[in-house]
Amino acid sequence: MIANASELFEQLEFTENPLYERIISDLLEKKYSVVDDFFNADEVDLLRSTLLEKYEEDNFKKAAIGNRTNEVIAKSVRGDFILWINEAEAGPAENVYFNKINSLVAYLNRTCFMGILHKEFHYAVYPEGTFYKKHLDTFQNDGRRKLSMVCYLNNEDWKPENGGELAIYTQENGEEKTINLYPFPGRVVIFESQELEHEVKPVKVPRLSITGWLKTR
Ligand SMILES: O=C(O)CCC(=O)C(=O)O
Ligand SMILES: [Fe+2]
Repeated sequence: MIANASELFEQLEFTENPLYERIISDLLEKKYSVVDDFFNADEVDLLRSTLLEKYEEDNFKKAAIGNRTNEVIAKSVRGDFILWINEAEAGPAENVYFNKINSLVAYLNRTCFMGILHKEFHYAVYPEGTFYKKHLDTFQNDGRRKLSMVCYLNNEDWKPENGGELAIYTQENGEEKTINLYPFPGRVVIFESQELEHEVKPVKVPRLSITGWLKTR
């Protein structure tokens, strides 16, 4: 079948994207990448107010561990509340979100043959005093999870005394290393789901985010 004109142009006109190239080289080099201002202040505002609206409507569930048939709510492991996002029912905020994610996914598939065919994302709220103990994102028995992505949605700049760091445990030259990342608004952290253990340190003020996974078939 002959592709329509816009598809054809898309295939011919490939422009290198410096940000995506940086993410790719970070992932190859250290298995994670941190992008500040992946979403700008207006986009964060829109996403945060949408999250809060849904949170106030009481749509969120206590997050569980395990997969859907093997779900346990373990408060000693994680204390966040989540709401899965259905892309087919995306509103204006989720459209902003998925437009950016889909553009990154298309680039990864095109330049690195990553074969990302599925995505799953949820909003998350960590109320005061909650955390998520050290884990690997594939303990949900889902080997298709390739990349984990977290995007932070708090409104003011996050202060160190708020806690809630994402701690990533990694190896550098054979030595254990912990990378502590504060959940600054608009920041996105991407890492290899099957490779890097990580945890969310206890939070002192509510911590808002979208977490998701890019999956192979
Ligand atoms: O919110 C974060 O920084 C990480 C969340 C996480 O590890 C998860 O939901 O699996
Ligand atoms: Fe995780």
